[in-house]
Amino acid sequence: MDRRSSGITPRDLECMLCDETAEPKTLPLSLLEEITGDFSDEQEIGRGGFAVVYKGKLENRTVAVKRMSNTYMYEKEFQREVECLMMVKHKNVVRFLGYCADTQGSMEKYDGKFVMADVQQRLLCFEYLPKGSLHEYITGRIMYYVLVLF
Ligand SMILES: Nc1ncnc2c1ncn2[C@@H]1O[C@H](COP(=O)(O)OP(=O)(O)OP(=O)(O)O)[C@@H](O)[C@H]1O
Repeated sequence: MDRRSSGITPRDLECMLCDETAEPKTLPLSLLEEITGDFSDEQEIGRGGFAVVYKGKLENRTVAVKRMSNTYMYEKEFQREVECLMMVKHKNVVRFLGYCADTQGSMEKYDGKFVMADVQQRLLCFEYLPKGSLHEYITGRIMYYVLVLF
C-alpha cells in the first residue's frame, strides 16, 4: 500500500484502472471532491445503509466513490471494510482502488462559544460497474417478463 497520497491525480487513478497489478492507494480528499463534482447530486449513483455512492469522472473512465455517512458511529466498520478490501483480489469482486480518511479542524459555534471540531471524511474508491444494482437488474427483468406476458 502506497501511503503517499498528496500527488495522486485523476490521470494516476486512470492508470491504476488499466494496470491490474496496481495496489490500492490512500487518496486525497481534494481528488475525490474534484472527480465527483464536489459530491454533486447529479453524480449520485445510489445509497446504501452507511454511505452514498457517486460517479467519479476521469478523462476516459469512471470510478465509484463511496462516501460514508455518520463517520463517528461507523469508524470501526470503515477500518474493517478497508482491511478486508485490501486483502481481496478476485475477478468476481469489484476492484478496490483506494481509500481516504481525512480529518480537519473547523471552528464551530457550540453553546454560544467557538470550539474546534473535527470534521471527518471517510471514503472508498472502486472500479465503476455500469449495470446498476442486482436488485434493479432482477426487478427490471421481472417487470420485463410481466410486460411481455400480459
Ligand atoms: N462500484 C460500483 N459501481 C457502480 N455502482 C455502485 C458501486 N458500488 C455501489 N454502487 C451503487 O450504489 C448503491 C449503494 O451501494 P452501497 O455499497 O453503499 O450499499 P449496498 O451494498 O446497496 O448496501 P449496504 O449498505 O448493505 O452495503 C448500490 O446499490 C449500487 O447501485
